[in-house]
Formats: sequence, C-alpha cells, structure tokens
Amino acid sequence: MAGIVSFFRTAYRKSDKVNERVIAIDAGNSRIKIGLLDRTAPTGNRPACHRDLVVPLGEPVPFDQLTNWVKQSEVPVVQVLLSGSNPPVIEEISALCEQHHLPEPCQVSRQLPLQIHVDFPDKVGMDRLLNAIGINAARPAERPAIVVSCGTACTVDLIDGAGVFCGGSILPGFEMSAKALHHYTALLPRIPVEELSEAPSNGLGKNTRAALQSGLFWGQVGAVRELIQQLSESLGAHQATPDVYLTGGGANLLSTQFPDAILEPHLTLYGIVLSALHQRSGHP
Ligand SMILES: Nc1ncnc2c1ncn2[C@@H]1O[C@H](COP(=O)(O)OP(=O)(O)O)[C@@H](O)[C@H]1O
Ligand SMILES: CC(C)(COP(=O)(O)O)[C@@H](O)C(=O)NCCC(=O)O
Repeated sequence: MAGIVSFFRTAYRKSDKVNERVIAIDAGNSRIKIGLLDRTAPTGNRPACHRDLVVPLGEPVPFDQLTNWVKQSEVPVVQVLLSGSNPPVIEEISALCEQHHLPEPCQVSRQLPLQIHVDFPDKVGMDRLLNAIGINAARPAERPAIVVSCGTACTVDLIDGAGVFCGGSILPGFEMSAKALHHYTALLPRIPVEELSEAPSNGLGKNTRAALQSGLFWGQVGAVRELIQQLSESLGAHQATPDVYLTGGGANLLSTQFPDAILEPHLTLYGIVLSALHQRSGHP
C-alpha cells in the first residue's frame, strides 16, 4: 500500500513539467474510446485530455485522424497505450498502430497501482480496475467511491476509503438488455437505447414500446440504486458515505436519476495513463 501511495506522490512530483503526450485506447465490448492525453498529471489531478473520439466496434479506427493528432500536437506524442475489456480487439488495434506508423504501441500490464481485494484479481476486467485507478487519482482522501460503468455490461464497483478495489456487481447494460428482450421473444420489438429517455416518468407503460422503455430504463435505475445502497452498507461504520461516479456510454442517461453522482467520461483513459506511468517508473 505504501508503495502505491508513494507512486502517486512520486509520479505527480515528476509531472510538474508536462512535456509529453500519449494516445490512450480503451477497447470495450461495444465501442473503442480513444484520447490524446498528457503523459503525467499535476498533483491530485488526472492527466489532461486534449482530444477524444469513440469508434463503434466493427467500424474502422480513423488512423488518419490519430496521425493528425500526433502531427498537430504542440508536444511530442510518445506512445500509444492500450487496454480495456476486449483483449482480441486490443491485439488487433495494437498491430494496426504499428502498420500506421503511430508511436510505439504498449499494452498496460496487470502490474497496477491498485490494491485488489477479491477472490481472483487476475480475472477482474481491466476496465473495472483502470476505473478504480482513475478514481484514486483525484478522490478526496479517505472518501470511498462507487463507480457505475454503464457499458455493454453495467458494473457497479466499490473502492474503499484507502483506495482498495473491493469488488462489486456485473449486470446487463441498456443495449444488451434491449437486445435480449427482442432476441428471446417472439413479439417484443427491439428498442433503440436512444428511446430510453422517453420512458414513462411514472413507470406506467400504456403500450408495448412504452412498457419496454419503462422496464429497461427504470429497471436499470432501480438495480443501480439498490447496488449503490448495498455496497455502501458493506463498508464499515467508520468509513464515510461513498461518492458515486458514473462513466460509460449509458452514463448520461443514468445521470438523470442520480443528481449527486459525478460524470467521468474519460475515467478508463485516465486509468490507462496512470498505470502506464506506474509501470514505466519500474514499480513492481
Ligand atoms: N444514447 C444512449 N443512451 C443510453 N445508453 C447508451 C446510449 N449510447 C450508448 N449507450 C450504452 O452504452 C453502451 C456502450 O458504452 P461503452 O462504455 O462504450 O461500452 P463498452 O466499454 O462496453 O464498449 C451501449 O452498450 C449502451 O448500453
Ligand atoms: C464486466 C465486463 C464485461 C465489462 O466490460 P464492458 O461492458 O465495459 O466492455 C468486463 O469488465 C469483463 O469482461 N470482466 C471480466 C470479469 C470480471 O470483471 O470479474
């Protein structure tokens, strides 16, 4: 633990002079999130993100645009850092980066600046761990955090006041749930996620479409609310009430029902950059 705390201190001390950037790539199960970020960050902050884009899986990565980011950057772009929840896609993009003469691609290893208290740390999705690392970089001291990552799957994870990843829950995300209702039934239509903001405000669907919108939207809201409560209660009485952070493609929609939650669209990208910094500095 002391090692991790001192890593963050040392990394930030080194970072007073921000003179290099990286491209960070988070390959998910539905979309690839890409950002141009500072390689380091000032004390108590995440690395600044200067450009970002999202590519749905199956669509081509706009390598020309990434090449332009590199050319137009005021400071050198020294690496492409890759991670996420989709290892085959990470491998594929890594190879393509080399073909397109982008800076050296480098996959984030599991030697992470994070304490992980679960049964099988190596089995936890990298996205969940990277989100925790992103949170730890700017979380108020001693304040626990709950990260709701509303992606293909929705994950609700607890980080305690000492910054330890304690585990959490995995449930189907908005789109997966909508697809499943259509796929496994004879009569239910496919509801696009863009329609979920039209879910009846009292939950009372008066036709099939509205009933589906209602179930998909309020079902997810209710599940997340319940999980936040359970994870909060799992903390000892000596710990403060956790702050709730929302990230992932469904975060904006979910945020309408969680007014106190903090939106963090680039959380996984921050985790990627901070982990690579840790690994570069030779920490075990
Ligand atoms: N307009 C939207 N409204 C609600 N949910 C959305 C919307 N757009 C995307 N999503 C949700 O976000 C998910 C993709 O988010 P993302 O964080 O990129 O996932 P992943 O990391 O798994 O690729 C989709 O599967 C869908 O559930
Ligand atoms: C739960 C996930 C599918 C979420 O990935 P995402 O939907 O964000 O692409 C991913 O974190 C994963 O594959 N996890 C492995 C199992 C685990 O985290 O315990």
